[in-house]
This record gives sequence, C-alpha cells and structure tokens, in this order.
Amino acid sequence: MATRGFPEGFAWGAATASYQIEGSVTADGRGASIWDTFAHTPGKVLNGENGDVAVDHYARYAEDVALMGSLGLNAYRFSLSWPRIQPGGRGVNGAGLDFYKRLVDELLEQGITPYATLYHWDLPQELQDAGGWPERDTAYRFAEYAQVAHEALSDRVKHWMTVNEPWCAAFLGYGSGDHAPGLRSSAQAVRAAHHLLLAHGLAAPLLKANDCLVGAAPNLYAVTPVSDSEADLDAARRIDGLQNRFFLDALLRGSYPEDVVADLEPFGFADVVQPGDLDLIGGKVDFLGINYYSRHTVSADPDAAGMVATSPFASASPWPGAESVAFVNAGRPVTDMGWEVDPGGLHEILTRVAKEYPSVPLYITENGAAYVDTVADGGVDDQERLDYIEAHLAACHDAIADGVPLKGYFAWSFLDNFEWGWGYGKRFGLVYVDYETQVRIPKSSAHWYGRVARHNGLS
Ligand SMILES: OC[C@@H]1[C@@H](O)[C@H](O)[C@@H](O)c2nc(CNc3ccccc3)cn21
Repeated sequence: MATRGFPEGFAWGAATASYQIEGSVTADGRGASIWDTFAHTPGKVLNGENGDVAVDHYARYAEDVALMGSLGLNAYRFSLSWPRIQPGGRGVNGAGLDFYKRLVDELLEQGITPYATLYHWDLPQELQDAGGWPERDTAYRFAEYAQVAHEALSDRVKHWMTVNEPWCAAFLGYGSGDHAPGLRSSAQAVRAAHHLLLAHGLAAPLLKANDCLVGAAPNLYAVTPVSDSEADLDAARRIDGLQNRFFLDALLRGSYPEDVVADLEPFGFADVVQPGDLDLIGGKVDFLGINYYSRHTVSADPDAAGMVATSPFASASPWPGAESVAFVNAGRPVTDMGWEVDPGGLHEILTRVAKEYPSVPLYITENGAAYVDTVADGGVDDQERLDYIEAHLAACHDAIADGVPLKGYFAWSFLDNFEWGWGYGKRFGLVYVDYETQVRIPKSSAHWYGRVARHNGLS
C-alpha cells in the first residue's frame, strides 16, 4: 500500500524515441532521416556510432512490451518515425504504419495506454534537403504526416504529442550544430523554432478528431542566477526566456514574450512570424508534456561559450540567446551527463507552470538519469538512478498536493538506447541492454518503479 498515493488513474509510464531504439533503418520501405545522415557523418557521434541497429526494437517490440507489462507499467510514450511512415516526407508507406499498428495492439493487449509523439527529431532527409525546419513549408508537410498517422492509429491511440523539445530540434540542430542536421546558424535556428511551433499549430486541430487528446513536450528547466547582480539576473532572464517562456507562451497563450523577441531580433526573428501564426499555435493543447532533467545555474560571462553539455564534442558556437552566458555547477551531485540532480527544480517548474498557465493538465513526459551501470550476478543494481527517480516522484507528489494538475509520469527511458551525440556511451534505461547480444536485464530501478506503478504511489 502506498503511503504517498497518487491520484486514481495516474499514468505510470516510460518513454522512448524511434531513432534511439528501433534500428531496422531500411526495413519495409523506411527512408533516411537527418539523424541517419548526421550519425553517419564522421565526427558527429562518439565512436562513430549510429542508430542502424540501436536496440533492435523494430524486431523485438513484442518482447519489450511484454516486459513493460510484467513490470507493471500502465502507459508507454514512444515516437513515430516520420521517414518510416512517409519515406521522403510524402505519401504513405503502409508497411511502416503496420509496425506501429502491431506495437499499439501489443500495448493494448497488455493493458498499457499508448502515448504517441509524432516528431522526436528524425526529419525525413529529403525535407531537410528542401530546407528543413527553417523552411516554412516543412510545417505543412508535418501537418500532412500527422493526418496520415492519425487516420491509421486514432482508433487505438488517443493521446498524441506533436513535437518533442522544439528547443533542442531548433537550437541544437540548427544553432550549435550538436544535433542533426548539424547546422550552425542562429538565423536558421530561430526560423526552425517558429516553424516547429507552427507545425504543432497546424497539426493539433487535426489530431483532436476521433476523441483524441493532443499535447506537446517541451524541455523545461528551473533557472537560477549565481548572484543577484544586474548582469546575472539578466543572464537568467535570457535563458529562462529562450528555454521556457518562448515555448510556453506560444503554446499556451498564443504569443511570444516581448523580451525574447527583442533578444532574437539580431537573428531576424521578426521576419519569420506571419500574421495569424500565433493564433494557430496557441491554446490548442489538451495537455502539456514537460521534459525535466535539471536546473540551469547561470552567470553573465562575456567569455562564455554559452553551451551546456549536449554532446561530447565541444561546440564552437552557442545557441542563439546564450552568448555570454556561463552555465555553472552549483555544487549539487551530478549524473553521468554532468547534469545536476535537483528535484526541487521539478517542483518549481510544475508549480510555476500551473500558476502562470492555469487549467492545463500536465504530464512529466521525460525525467530520468544516466549513470554508469554494471551487470553483476545477472542483475544491475542502479541505486543512484532509483534514488533520482524517487526524489523526482516525491517532488511530483508534493506538487500535486499543492494543486498541480499532474496526470502522469514517464521515466526516460524504458531501455538503454542511442543517446544522440554520445552514442551508446550513456545509459538512461530502467532496463539494461547488452548491445552485443541485445539481451534485456531489468535494473533494480525497473523492479522498484514497477512496484510504484502497481501501488500507485511511493512508500
Ligand atoms: O538526454 C536524455 C534524453 C534524450 O535521450 C531524449 O531523446 C530527449 O528527449 C531528451 N531531452 C533531454 C533534455 N534536454 C537536452 C539537453 C541537451 C541535449 C539533449 C537534450 C534529455 N533527453
């Protein structure tokens, strides 16, 4: 029996993404994505690793879903591979859709509710060749893709997210170049950011049909200045603006924060937004997903590169708006990613969003930690990851007690998988994967989290 119970019907899930787990990158008509291209470009991913095989989920999905069910999860967040459903970004690949129909049927058979993300960064390469997210037409291609996926799956999938972390897709993909397609242009990055939100706005109304609910999943950070000096306070304002308020205001209010628009003016942002765009984008969600991992502690530093550890390769150019901002460690314990462990930041974000953007049901659509895992006696004792998740779930419990309408939590990630620029060097999974044999080993955190899910709360 849980002593710290969660609301009845709370979604206890885990999350993954197509390019990070599926493999089978040419099977059944799948086309190339920008991550296929990026990962196969020398110097972009540690040890030259890529998602060609990943953790072979395309072939092993039934085994993986059975494991979710046996552990006790009641929800699963996954992403659809756009180039598997629309090779080249157009048309319909029935064989690609059939995989997701099989996956969803297995989930429903296990009593697991599917939560589908349409875009988790794997843009069809041909659409990038035509300009990618800096090109406004890509938003319209996304809406068509959303329609195709929804028509095929909405009889069984009732929870849809349009875009995972538009900040990452825009500012790491087109600003710092640490993510695919690896471009370094602040002007392109701000264009991409707006068009990713426009894509959400164009697709959201379509996704509500057939009694479906639609959301998005921005990554949000608690942000704190190292001092209350004017320079440090402004650094915090800038990072909070670009990381959090830019996306929250657009998605939930249909406006951009004036200070952030001013910060982005040097990159031509004013020319990107067309009349009516923000009315399309704002107020369309039935729920908001929040991906939370840590807090940013920032200081003004004219010599700073303005980068957080987003890849093992030191990026030469900061993402737009982060110039002259240093990201510092405030002395908290850190995960294997070097990210500070700060569950208080999750409570801060949840209560802030609930207060400043009221009446929007919330989910934690990603929260988790990378730590070095070791297999011993056939198991993996990952106490640090278990402690991280427990502390963040306690913060969720406190936030709910404070009136936050939190409806679910998805641990990142169900399986160890391809961690973008870090390749397979960082393990976030509840379940360990032996990359040589593809054998799955539930870690201590998986068994513990399954008990939390079955008891609907913490002890
Ligand atoms: O890095 C862990 C996960 C990643 O595997 C997911 O695909 C992605 O949705 C995700 N977002 C964050 C938070 N932000 C972030 C910051 C720098 C680089 C990448 C992600 C962490 N993660």
